[in-house]
Amino acid sequence: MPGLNGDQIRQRLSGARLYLCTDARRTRGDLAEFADAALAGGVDIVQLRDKTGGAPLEARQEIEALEVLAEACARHGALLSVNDRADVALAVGADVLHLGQDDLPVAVARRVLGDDPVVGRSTHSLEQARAAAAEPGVDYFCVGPCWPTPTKPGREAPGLGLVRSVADEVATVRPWFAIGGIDLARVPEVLTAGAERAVVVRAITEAEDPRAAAASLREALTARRPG
Ligand SMILES: Cc1ncc(COP(=O)(O)OP(=O)(O)O)c(N)n1
Ligand SMILES: Cc1nc(C(=O)O)sc1CCOP(=O)(O)O
Ligand SMILES: [Mg+2]
Repeated sequence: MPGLNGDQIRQRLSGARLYLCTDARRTRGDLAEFADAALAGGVDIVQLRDKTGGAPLEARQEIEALEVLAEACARHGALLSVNDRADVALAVGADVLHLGQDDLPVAVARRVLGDDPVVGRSTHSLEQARAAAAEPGVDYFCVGPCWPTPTKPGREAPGLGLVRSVADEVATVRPWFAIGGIDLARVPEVLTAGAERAVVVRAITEAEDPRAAAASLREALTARRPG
């Protein structure tokens, strides 16, 4: 099946509310089944991010897991995201490449990828968010961690104060997502702080029923902003 073009990817990104980062589920069940459940619940973007304990994924395992996720995303009309690696994103025809502050410069990633895939940036301060909102080649950015999280050990949390500042002070037409420690109970606070989109890991990967967890998060994110 041919992939989406840049306009189609950007259109889907702009409607996206719920972004999931998942490991390859090497030690806990079937990745395709998990991805189908999360996507059926309403996840818009799925990223493979396998950094939790043990040996890192080998290249072959990473590609295999991404191929599983690519098929699941195609079945559900969702976007496939690759973390950190422009070469891997190109190899699997990903829709999205996500880059942190210490990863590849965006201009270098664009040389590898061309214009079509969207590129996202992590930000942890107002200054970084302003830069991401203005940097050529960046399509969206993430703001966090909103709460300290074991999924990103050692990363100090700027908290919801940063989300409030970004919502109030960063002039951007680029979509942006709150990230870090977000679960269903915390979504109302995230919305009140001014975000409209969220990235989650454990709230879905550790849920007993990933479909129900994703559906509840999606519903909460699209509910009217509290207050
Ligand atoms: C969607 C999304 N947002 C943030 C991150 C974190 O990126 P980074 O700071 O580069 O940390 P690692 O995930 O690479 O450990 C992300 N991966 N995805
Ligand atoms: C991968 C990642 N990046 C962050 C950032 O702030 O850039 S926070 C984070 C982990 C989010 O995991 P959970 O939803 O389990 O708390
Ligand atoms: Mg990274």
